[in-house]
Amino acid sequence: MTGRGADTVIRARGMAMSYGGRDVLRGVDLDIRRGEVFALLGPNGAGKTTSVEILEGFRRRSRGEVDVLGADPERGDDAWRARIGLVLQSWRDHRRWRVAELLSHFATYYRRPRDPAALLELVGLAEQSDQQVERLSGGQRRRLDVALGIVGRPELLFLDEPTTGFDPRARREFHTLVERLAREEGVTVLLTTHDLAEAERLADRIAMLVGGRIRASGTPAELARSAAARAEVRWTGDDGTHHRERTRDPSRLVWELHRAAAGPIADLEVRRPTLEDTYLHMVQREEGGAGAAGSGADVEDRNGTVSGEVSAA
Ligand SMILES: Nc1ncnc2c1ncn2[C@@H]1O[C@H](COP(=O)(O)OP(=O)(O)OP(=O)(O)O)[C@@H](O)[C@H]1O
Repeated sequence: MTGRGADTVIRARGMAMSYGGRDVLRGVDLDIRRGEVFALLGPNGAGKTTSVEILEGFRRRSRGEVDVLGADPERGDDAWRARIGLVLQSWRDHRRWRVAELLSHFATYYRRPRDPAALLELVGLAEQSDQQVERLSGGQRRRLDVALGIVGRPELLFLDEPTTGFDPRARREFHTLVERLAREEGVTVLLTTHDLAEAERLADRIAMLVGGRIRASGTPAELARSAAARAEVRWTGDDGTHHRERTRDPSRLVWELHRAAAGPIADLEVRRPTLEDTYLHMVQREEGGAGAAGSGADVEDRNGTVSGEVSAA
């Protein structure tokens, strides 16, 4: 494949997938660099898992060129597979195993595995090491899935909705773990998630998969700042009414408010567009219907400004 840089770990061009004549992926292009955490976002049924499975070599694509760690995943051999970490729901087949036993067993498959005890510590399962897998809670099982995915020290880790079912503390610990893997060990991570805060926190870059194509990509800040969404300025008038206005130029609006006001402006607040604003805007536009993004969609109106009284937020 031409143009592939040495530090490109995943490259896809025109990756397409049809199930029974129904196009799910319509030509996806991806470039994921070594050591970055890359999040793939998209609504239910967008094709995120399909994309991940193609890149993992579990699913045969319909069309397009794909290169993962220098090989076509459809032809990846055992040596190639050993460089990749998958977070599968492996515990399903190993219910009666004890946690440490299972991890030690999986470690024997690899040439340079992590120490199982240290790994249990790392994923917060040290206390459960003698527990049978079937007795773990949902969140603990997911941690075990992650431990099994990284026991072989993969260069590239696929995490398909890894924190589903995690409580807030487990989620935070998991985020710390992913950050450590990426920053300290240089692991490349491809993550799918519906949690935009998770994507924003973890990802160096994000791609939004909607309607079978990547519709936007960039750093979380770039996407949040993209032309799709506008800042919102809120304030309370002298007569006590609440106002909000959306604008591309919040500092000008605030300046104008100050100029017009006799004194301080009550409850003045400037809210920059968030990643969620951009995401919902994109999904709503792509799916082409009002309401597609839900009533909370905070997206730009036709004229770019929304003004009016609102109830106090
Ligand atoms: N083996 C299959 N056979 C037929 N259709 C499939 C198959 N696997 C997935 N699909 C369909 O392809 C589309 C994309 O599914 P996929 O699981 O890749 O989406 P997703 O973005 O991961 O969704 P979610 O966010 O709900 O997990 C869906 O409409 C799904 O029903």
